[in-house]
Amino acid sequence: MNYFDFIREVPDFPRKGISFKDITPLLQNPKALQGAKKALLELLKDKQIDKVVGMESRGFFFGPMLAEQLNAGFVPVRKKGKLPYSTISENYDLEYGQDVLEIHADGIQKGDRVLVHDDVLATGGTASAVCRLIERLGGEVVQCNFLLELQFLSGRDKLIGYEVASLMQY
Ligand SMILES: O=P(O)(O)OC[C@H]1O[C@H](OP(=O)(O)OP(=O)(O)O)[C@H](O)[C@@H]1O
Ligand SMILES: Nc1ncnc2[nH]cnc12
Repeated sequence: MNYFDFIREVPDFPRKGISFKDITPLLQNPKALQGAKKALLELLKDKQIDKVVGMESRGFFFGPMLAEQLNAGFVPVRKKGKLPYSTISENYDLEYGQDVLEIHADGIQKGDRVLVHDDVLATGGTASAVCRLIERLGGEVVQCNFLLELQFLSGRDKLIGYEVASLMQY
């Protein structure tokens, strides 16, 4: 399946000069949705995983589906002030801004093998902040996987030392 057919490029969103990669056409199509889920699991090549960590908000679409398939738990990373219990936090920069991400302090146990999932790898600011959160709690990041990667923004440079995989590269 050519997943690129299901990505809509929206110019000047959310800011002038940004070409936004909209994954909602892929989510709306049952065959593309099932195919993309399967293909993301194949990127992982049967590695054993205890927790899938997905980041707000577009990491929440596939993250729980992957966790269910992997017999793993799902742990949300959210933007500041949204998680109700004790949290740890990291500041980060992304393609069009900066923010703070948080995870529940009991979301990861020491030694947990973790898959990090998000829809888009752009500058890598979001994913690298998530890896720092996981490691501060004693988890091991086994892979960071993404539906699509904007290679011209060199996100992998912020993820050196981690296994990084994506279904589509722009
Ligand atoms: O590699 P980076 O430059 O860090 O950018 C990637 C991040 O940007 C988008 O999220 P956004 O913060 O727009 O939030 P949303 O998922 O709630 O739309 C995307 O879903 C990734 O999480
Ligand atoms: N260009 C882009 N499209 C969609 N999500 C993004 N996150 C960061 N940059 C993005």
